[in-house]
Amino acid sequence: MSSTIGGSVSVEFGCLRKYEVRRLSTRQGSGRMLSIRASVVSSPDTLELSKANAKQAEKMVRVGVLGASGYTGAEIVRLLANHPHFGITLMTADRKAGQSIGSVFPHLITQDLPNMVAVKDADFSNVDAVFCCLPHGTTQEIIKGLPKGLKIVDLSADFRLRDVNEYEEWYGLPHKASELQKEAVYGLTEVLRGEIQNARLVANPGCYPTSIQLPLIPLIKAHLIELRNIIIDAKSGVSGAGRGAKEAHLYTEIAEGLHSYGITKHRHVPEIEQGLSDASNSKITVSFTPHLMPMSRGMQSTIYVEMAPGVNIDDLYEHLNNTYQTEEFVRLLEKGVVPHTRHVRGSNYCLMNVFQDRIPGRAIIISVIDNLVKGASGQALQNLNLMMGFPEDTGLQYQPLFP
Ligand SMILES: NC(=O)C1=CN([C@@H]2O[C@H](COP(=O)(O)OP(=O)(O)OC[C@H]3O[C@@H](n4cnc5c(N)ncnc54)[C@H](OP(=O)(O)O)[C@@H]3O)[C@@H](O)[C@H]2O)C=CC1
Ligand SMILES: CC(=O)N[C@@H](CCC(=O)OP(=O)(O)O)C(=O)O
Repeated sequence: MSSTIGGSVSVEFGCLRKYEVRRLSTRQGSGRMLSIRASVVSSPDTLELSKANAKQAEKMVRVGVLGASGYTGAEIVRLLANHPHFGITLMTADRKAGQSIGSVFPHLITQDLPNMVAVKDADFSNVDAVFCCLPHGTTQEIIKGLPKGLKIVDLSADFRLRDVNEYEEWYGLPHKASELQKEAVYGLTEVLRGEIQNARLVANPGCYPTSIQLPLIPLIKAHLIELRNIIIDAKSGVSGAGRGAKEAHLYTEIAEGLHSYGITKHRHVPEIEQGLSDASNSKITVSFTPHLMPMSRGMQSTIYVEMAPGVNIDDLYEHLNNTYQTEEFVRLLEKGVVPHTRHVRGSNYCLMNVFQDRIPGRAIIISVIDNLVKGASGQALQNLNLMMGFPEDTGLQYQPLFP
C-alpha cells in the first residue's frame, strides 16, 4: 500500500492509480517543497502489486472517535479526511448522540460518516484503534471497558501523570484505572517516538506542556540551561477549553481583553515538571501562568531561562537547530524571526526561536502551536500513525492557514 524511500512516499489506492508524494528537503534554508504526481500503473508486475494493494486496502485501519462532537474530536475527523489508511467506522457523543457529524459541525458535512452514538451503545467489533477525545475523569472509566486489543490514543489528561496520587492531588479525583496507567506511554512524539511505536495506550500530551517541553527538553538534556528559575508565560485560544458552554468563556468575558487563570495551580504544572524532570534526572519546578486570549485557536509559550555558565545564545540556537534539523513538525525559525500563532494555524507545526535577553546570561524562548492540532488532534494522529506502522506525517501535510 505504501512505501518510503528516502524522502518519497508512494501510495496506491485500489489497483490502478499511483500517487507519488515527494518531499524535497532544502533544510539549508528553511524551505521544503512537496510535489504530488499521479500516474496510471499498467505493467503486469504492477498489476500483481495492485491486487496485493487492493487486499491491503481492505485492511484499512478502522478508527473510532470517542467524543466526535467536541472540538478535538471534530479536528480528528477533519484531519482523517486526508488520511490514506485510516477510515472512521465509529463516532460517539454524549448530549449529541444520535446526530450526524454534519448537523453538529457543518464544516464536516462533506464526509460520509456514521451517525454519532452514545458510548454505551457503541459497537467496537469493527474498530481497530480509537482516539479518545473525552473529558478527563470520564475517560478512565470508558477506556477501562474497551476491548483489550484496541490501540488507544487518549487526548485527555487521565493517563499523563505516572503517579496516580499526583493525579488525585491536581485533578481532585481518585484515579480509577491505575493498572492501565502503568502501561500508558506519554505521547510527546519527537521525544518518545521509540516507546510510542510499541505502545497500546498513548497519553497524548496537554497543549501547554507540548509547546513548553519541545524547546526545553533538548536544552535541559544538553545542560545548556540552569534547572532553576524557569518562568513560563503562556497564552491560549479559547477552543483550548472545549466546546461545553461555560460562563467564563462567553464572548463577553473573552473579547477585547486578556486574563491569566490557574495561577500557581494549573493542572498542567505536574505534567510539565514530570517531563522536564525526566530530561534532567532531577526534580525541576517551574513558574507557569496561563492566559486566555481573545482568539479561537493558537497558543504561545514565552519561556524565560538562565543559560548555564559559559553558554551563549548561539549555543542554544545551534543545539535546537541540530536537534530539530530532521523533524518535520518542529522548526526553529531563522535567527531573529519571531514565531506568531498565525504561522501555525490549522497545522501540526511547532515553531520556535530563542532570543538573548537584555539581562546578561538570560534567554527568552518563544514557542507556538495550534492547540487543537500539535496541541491535541494532530499530535494524536502523529502517534497513531507510529503505533500502526505508518510514516508519522501521514495525513498531516496541512500547511498553516495564513493570515
Ligand atoms: N481543546 C483543546 O485544545 C485540548 C483538549 N484536550 C483534552 O481533550 C479532551 C477533549 O477536549 P475537547 O474536544 O476540547 O472537549 P469538548 O468539551 O469540546 O468535547 C467533549 C466530548 O466528550 C463528550 N462527552 C462529554 N461528557 C461525556 C460523558 N460523560 N460520556 C461520554 N462522552 C462525553 C462530548 O459529547 P457532547 O458534545 O455530545 O456532550 C464531546 O463529544 C479533554 O480531555 C481535553 O482536556 C487536550 C489538548 C488540547
Ligand atoms: C484555554 C483552556 O482552558 N485550556 C485548557 C487546557 C487545554 C488542554 O490541553 O487540556 P487538557 O490537559 O485537559 O488536555 C485549560 O487550561 O484547562
